[in-house]
Amino acid sequence: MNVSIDAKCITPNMMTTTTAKKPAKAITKDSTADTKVGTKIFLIGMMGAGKSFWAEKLKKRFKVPAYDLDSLVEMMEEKSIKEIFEEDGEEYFRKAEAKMLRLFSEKKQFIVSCGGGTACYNDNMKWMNKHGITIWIDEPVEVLSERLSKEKSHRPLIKDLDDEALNNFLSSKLEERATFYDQSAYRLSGDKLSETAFSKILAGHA
Ligand SMILES: Nc1ncnc2c1ncn2[C@@H]1O[C@H](COP(=O)(O)OP(=O)(O)OP(=O)(O)O)[C@@H](O)[C@H]1O
Ligand SMILES: O=C(O)C1=C[C@@H](O)[C@@H](O)[C@H](O)C1
Ligand SMILES: [Mg+2]
Repeated sequence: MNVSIDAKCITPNMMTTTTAKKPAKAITKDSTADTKVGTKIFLIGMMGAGKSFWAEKLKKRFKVPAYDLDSLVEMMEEKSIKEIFEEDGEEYFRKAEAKMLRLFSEKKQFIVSCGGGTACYNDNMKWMNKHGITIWIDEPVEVLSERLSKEKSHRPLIKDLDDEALNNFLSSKLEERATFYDQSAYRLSGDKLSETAFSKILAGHA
């Protein structure tokens, strides 16, 4: 199946960390829910950080189309992420993900919730920084573990892990990936991770 992000079949409704030392970049302007947003946002960070969760929230608040990269890949491949990993392998998934990401060069306004690994493969971080604003949603491993222990089955990298193994996996993955996430334009964590903080960033780029 050929998927275009402009195709009618993919609507904005199809929506489907940390520790690092980088401070959130300066947020200067104030904003309201009525802020006119003319911008291109990529939400990055570990699985379970809340990229899809926040994209859905921000879509409603700012009336900006939101897209979930994992869901778009699933539609393009007509398989679940789990099936793609099992049948085609992770490398195939990473290529499909990078290809789908690049379709956003044609779009004027969007919020994309990336997959957890998107930032770390195929020069995607460089590409996203060139074509939009990257925001790292940075939740601590304890929060990720707690959330993901209930939602493992459709996440192939963690589906067979018990709670202790999940915790260890997340800690080492985060350490490995932080260098990519750290290339983001903004990082939101702790009490900076709020709708107000997102608003300020979006307003600053309106
Ligand atoms: N700030 C939050 N408050 C409450 N629940 C949250 C919050 N952020 C995320 N969640 C919940 O945690 C779970 C994981 O969040 P979500 O699916 O958005 O993560 P993700 O970053 O998109 O992960 P993935 O990389 O696997 O796609 C979901 O059930 C979501 O509703
Ligand atoms: O962290 C990861 O590598 C992944 C996160 C998910 O969003 C999916 O993209 C997939 O399960 C891989
Ligand atoms: Mg997601």
